[in-house]
Amino acid sequence: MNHIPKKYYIANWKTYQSISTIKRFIQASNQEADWHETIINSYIGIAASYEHLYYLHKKISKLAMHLGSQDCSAFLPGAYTGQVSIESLQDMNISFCLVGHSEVRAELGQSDMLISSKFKMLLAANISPIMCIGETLAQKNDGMALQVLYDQLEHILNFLQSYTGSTKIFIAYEPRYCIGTGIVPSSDDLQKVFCFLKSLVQQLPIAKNVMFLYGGSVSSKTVQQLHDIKEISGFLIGKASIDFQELKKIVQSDGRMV
Ligand SMILES: O=C(CO)COP(=O)(O)O
Repeated sequence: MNHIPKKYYIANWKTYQSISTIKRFIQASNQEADWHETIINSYIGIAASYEHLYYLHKKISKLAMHLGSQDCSAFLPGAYTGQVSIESLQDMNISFCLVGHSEVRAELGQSDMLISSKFKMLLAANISPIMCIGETLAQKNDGMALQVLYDQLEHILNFLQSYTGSTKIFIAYEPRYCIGTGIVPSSDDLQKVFCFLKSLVQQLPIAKNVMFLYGGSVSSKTVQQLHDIKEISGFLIGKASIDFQELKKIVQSDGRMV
């Protein structure tokens, strides 16, 4: 039997959406009679802003999509003003949560240590963490890309040496210079990075539950070349994912999967 691997398409809506644009997205999806056919063998997730999770969690199963968060608190519920605890995210039935997105690292100054705490707490709650890593252009040009990626992963790799749970784990490689720029790395660069990442996880007890995603300027125009990298199990899609038709084209782009 021909086993077709599942492909993951995770929409990171950042703060692009409002309730009215989300309603338009849902209306557009309702008008697509072939949507359910399109997504056979695909997992479609939406990483929404906190304030939209409650609205979306009531709609998401009809959309045949999964719901996730863009971040979470590293604290248990308590006196933590402005934080959103994993427990409250569980009330929204989220399936996954981004951690360490480069925008969060850059704008909120989150450390690798803090990010790894969130990662562990998500696993304890059976929510799939999507661990985002990526180098800057200067780091790439200095030949430091793989070292930077390793440093960002080190805490969680140490933790995963003794983790035996069955929750799926995602590592999303998002080079900083590719986010929102229309640039995607060359196939050679991607091959090098994903082979390196795979080599880091292959000795872990849960290696088979670790999926690799690529993010950074994924669109219906760029996605075709990305399908050729066999280590990539799916995509983390920013701006292009807020338009339902564009998201659909991206999902349909991998003719082998539908
Ligand atoms: O940051 C990203 C996904 O997490 C990528 O954003 P863009 O797809 O808009 O480049």
